Amino acid sequence: METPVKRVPIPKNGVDYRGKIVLAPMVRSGELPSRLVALKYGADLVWGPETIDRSMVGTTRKVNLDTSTIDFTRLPSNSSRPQPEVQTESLIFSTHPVLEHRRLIFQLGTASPSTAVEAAKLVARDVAGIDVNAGCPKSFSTAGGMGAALLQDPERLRSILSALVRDVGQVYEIGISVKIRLLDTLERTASLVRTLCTTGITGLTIHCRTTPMRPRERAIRQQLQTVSKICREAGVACLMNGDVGNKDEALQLMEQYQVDGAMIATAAEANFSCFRKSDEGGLLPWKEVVTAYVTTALEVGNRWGNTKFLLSQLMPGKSEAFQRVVSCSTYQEVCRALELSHLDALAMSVDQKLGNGNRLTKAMKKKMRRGTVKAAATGNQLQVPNSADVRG
Ligand SMILES: Cc1cc2nc3c(=O)[nH]c(=O)nc-3n(C[C@H](O)[C@H](O)[C@H](O)COP(=O)(O)O)c2cc1C
Repeated sequence: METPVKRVPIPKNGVDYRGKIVLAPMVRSGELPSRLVALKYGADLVWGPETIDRSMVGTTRKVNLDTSTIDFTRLPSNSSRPQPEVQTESLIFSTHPVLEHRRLIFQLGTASPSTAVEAAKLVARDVAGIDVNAGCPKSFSTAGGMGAALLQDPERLRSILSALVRDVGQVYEIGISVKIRLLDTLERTASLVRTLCTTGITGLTIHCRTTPMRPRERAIRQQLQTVSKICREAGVACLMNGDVGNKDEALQLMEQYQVDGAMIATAAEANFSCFRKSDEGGLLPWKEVVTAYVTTALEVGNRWGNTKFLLSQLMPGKSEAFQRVVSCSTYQEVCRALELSHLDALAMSVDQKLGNGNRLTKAMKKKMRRGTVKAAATGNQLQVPNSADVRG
């Protein structure tokens, strides 16, 4: 029998998660240009990367007229180490108010209701929703009581969500949601979901893996229908996540498991055009996606290190073009390597503004340590051995 449809009212400035296929929150891979390209290819909503509440508190909101973005920046926090005389501000979060309007969900890493509220209030006017990360298994998150640690402390998670609903969701009329993982039994997952659905949230994403599961292990979907049914009875939209490869598959899985929406991470990180349905042309060749990505990254003045990391995700490691890109240390060099001469002038001005030079990105350093990319004899130039697939 069909579960009766009840709906938590959608806040005036929020969004209805039903029927949506969305870009997952991804640290590094979900920065502004990634989100804009995902939207361009048809993502209905985009989640920002997890931002820790304490790093958000103390930021200043600035309108950046060069890039038409709203930037939240701060000076590095006080540390016992001596600080340089001239300190540069760090960019903590950035949004494009026109292109992301009513389609951006800001994800918080938090373990405290009051700090979560303080951080969320800073961005509340610029986003359509605030999501709480209750699934990150990494020790930097769980050690502070955040991420997956919240799954073991439902009372704390409940109080965080209730505080956000009352002090942010209702005040700014935006949605509050949560992203969780499966617990080890259906009973425990169901009990947690029931508790969370009493807080006034409008959406819940279930990542269909348990906390100890590695990303390469197949997602398990046996608990999905129960979770979705509990959400539906409470009027909360339920999004599924885990091994959803593209929009066609998302639509089929939503039907099969009776969930309201689907969230895509790894497949999007590899090719943002996974949000195109097959009758819209489906997946595009990497060159087209990379061109769109570089263009967008330049338009919003994205940090070079982040752009270079994304290129290593979006390009096939064996391609000749990637081997040329690996040795680039500026946008101008990348435009040359990818034969994007129409972007030369823009690349030059962005390089100048960002002070891009001959630096190694963290991703390249990691690959060097793994031995898949070897440093050439001269300076920071990198060479990829011909046979190596640097995507691992
Ligand atoms: C590079 C990367 C960064 C991620 N960062 C976050 C994050 O900031 N917050 C979060 O809730 N999940 C994060 N995740 C988990 C994804 O949102 C998603 O739950 C997971 O990858 C499963 O989806 P998939 O099977 O489509 O990859 C990240 C995943 C990847 C691959």
